[in-house]
Amino acid sequence: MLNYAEQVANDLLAIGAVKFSPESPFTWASGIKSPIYTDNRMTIGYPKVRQNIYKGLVALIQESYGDVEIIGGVATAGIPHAAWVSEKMNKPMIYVRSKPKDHGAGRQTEGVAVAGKKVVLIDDLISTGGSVLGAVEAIRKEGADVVGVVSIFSYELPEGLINFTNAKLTFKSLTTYSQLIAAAIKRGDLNTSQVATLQNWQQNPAKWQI
Ligand SMILES: O=P(O)(O)OC[C@H]1O[C@H](OP(=O)(O)OP(=O)(O)O)[C@H](O)[C@@H]1O
Ligand SMILES: O=C(O)c1cc(=O)[nH]c(=O)[nH]1
Repeated sequence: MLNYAEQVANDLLAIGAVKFSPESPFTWASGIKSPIYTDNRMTIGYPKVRQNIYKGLVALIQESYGDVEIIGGVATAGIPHAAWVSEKMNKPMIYVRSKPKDHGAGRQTEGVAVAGKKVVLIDDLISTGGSVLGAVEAIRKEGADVVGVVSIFSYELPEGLINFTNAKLTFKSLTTYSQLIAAAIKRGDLNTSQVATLQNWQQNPAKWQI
């Protein structure tokens, strides 16, 4: 039987969520230019795929952050997965906007009050960690005890690891860049030169050139 890491990596590849375009690189939320883009938003369109994801995320949370009291989604791509996980775990849910709403109640966090509660945040993916750590900062200001972060996918970038260390937080990901590349090679999706490009880029995204 496949484990979640292999299953989810294969699912992402099978639905076409992983795009490879070294000649015309993608620009990420952080400004990083990348030859690869993983569109986890597509997973919500595939019931079997999203079920594998929430089952895997629940298992990760129970294993690593078993005392969690509230499940949080990071806007926007983390929200649907947080909804399925919180439903499965029968826990309250919140979601965290990238900035406070500029009208209405002006809230950044929606759902229940987080003060004094143990919270796990879910983002769909971690690149630099900037988005989820922004959400961590926002709910810490509201008094949350953030016990950890989980994601569907992580690029395993050195910058992301440093940012989590600085935030004194751990994260667990269902699948990772190296597992995704291994699955793509196994499927015959990448040739040797494409694999080399992807490995070179990951070693130093800021300095990467085609
Ligand atoms: O680790 P980081 O460097 O922050 O990058 C990862 C973030 O980037 C993407 O969000 P995006 O800003 O594209 O917004 P969306 O979720 O609203 O689509 C993704 O969904 C993560 O939240
Ligand atoms: O860092 C990002 O912005 C990012 C990378 C990626 O592969 N996919 C995505 O949706 N966002």
